[in-house]
Amino acid sequence: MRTRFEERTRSGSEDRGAPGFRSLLAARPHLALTAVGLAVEAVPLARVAVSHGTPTWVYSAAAIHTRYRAMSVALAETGLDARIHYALKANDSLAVVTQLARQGAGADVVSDGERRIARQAGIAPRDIVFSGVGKTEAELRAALADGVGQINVESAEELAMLSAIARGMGVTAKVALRINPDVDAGTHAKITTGLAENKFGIPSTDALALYSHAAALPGIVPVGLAMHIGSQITSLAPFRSAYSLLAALAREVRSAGLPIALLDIGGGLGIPYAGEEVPSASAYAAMVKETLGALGLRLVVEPGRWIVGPAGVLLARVVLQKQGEHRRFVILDAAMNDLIRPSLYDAWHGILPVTPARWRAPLSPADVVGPVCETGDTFASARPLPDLGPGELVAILDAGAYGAVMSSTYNARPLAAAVMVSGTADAVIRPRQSFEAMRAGEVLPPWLGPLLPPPER
Ligand SMILES: Cc1ncc(COP(=O)(O)O)c(C=O)c1O
Ligand SMILES: N[C@@H](CCCC[NH3+])C(=O)O
Repeated sequence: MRTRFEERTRSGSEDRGAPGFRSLLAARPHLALTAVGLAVEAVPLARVAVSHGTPTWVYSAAAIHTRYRAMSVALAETGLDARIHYALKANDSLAVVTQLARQGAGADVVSDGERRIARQAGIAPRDIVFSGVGKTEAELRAALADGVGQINVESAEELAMLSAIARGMGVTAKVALRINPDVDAGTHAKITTGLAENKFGIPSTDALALYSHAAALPGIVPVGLAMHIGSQITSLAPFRSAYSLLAALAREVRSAGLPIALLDIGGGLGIPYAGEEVPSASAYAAMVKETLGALGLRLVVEPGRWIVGPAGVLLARVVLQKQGEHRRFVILDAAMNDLIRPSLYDAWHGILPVTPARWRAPLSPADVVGPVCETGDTFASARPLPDLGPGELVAILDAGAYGAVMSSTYNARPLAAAVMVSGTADAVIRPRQSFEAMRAGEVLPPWLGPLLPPPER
């Protein structure tokens, strides 16, 4: 059975219901079609391609700024004491995280690497939440040594491990217990996290006993409860069920005379990749207030995709257009190793031609693919597109979240460059990886001896 996420985002054999170029553009205020083609803010993508090559991630600083602000204003207007802890997993670029830190964001991190990036970006340890179902002892030690403000514990086993580490270090860990509410988030099966069968969190029926156990453990101070039910959630209903349960559990904790200061309500709010109706930040905030406001607790909110997803495009060049026996293939220089979402989740991403003339040309179905040796290396199937010959540029939309962070060097393809745009300015925030950097650290085992000089041609 297909989930609602798949029904809405799957490209299918004939991509008829796809929004047109103009409606995709209209919904993305940081993009514009100018006389010299598609632009991110006031920087033409053709110029980015000439200066920095392709494939390249291009992020709009204004879009990130506006979206962060929209979410924080929506929360503030409800009168809730809520703080955004940006989920670095969505996009851990130093430039992106630093911009958000300067806007006042805290961080949600899931590894020691992400914690270090948050720290480099100027986020104070007290403003960092450390989540994750399998934090290692070394990661927990490093977080405690740094003074991380909240550690979300996901099992009784992890609680015992953390208590032993903290006690040994002579410090106290501030802990939120992550509850698995067993709620169907209505999203893709691979990114739902709040079902009882998923690996995340502890069952709600164990919450009170474990909370009270935590309060008695050395080295642990329980400060609250946490939930995160999944990602790309496009309806408020699953959040409402989960947060209602969270409110009931918080009341139980209070009634038992245990201290509770905060609720971490996770991230997960979806974005309209294909013109779907999604709740606004204000509607989300109003629902949070309705379900949790009466408790008067501090709230931690962990959005990732909502803040940065729409703010980025993957700029790619057409290598060639190939007429197959049954289908037209537009083969790009970007591939599944760059943006894996379509291959992994059948995710639908808008694809816009960069050249203005192509916006007026007749459309016919094309499969947009990369050069990687896998049939799954497909960005779109039967997508209505104009003729796109060698050298044409296209922008793959909404690639700001779970794009560059999920890239690999599969097929020995170096990581793409990343550029940030602000108004008329553009700056490289990650240079294209060189062959040498991609292979750095590769050595032979001693029994193969030294690398021989390459044979004569
Ligand atoms: C614990 C936690 N918080 C926050 C997020 C961010 O999710 P999203 O990007 O959907 O807002 C995730 C990823 O789904 C997560 O696992
Ligand atoms: N990687 C997923 C989101 C996972 C969220 C992680 N908790 C995506 O691209 O949609």
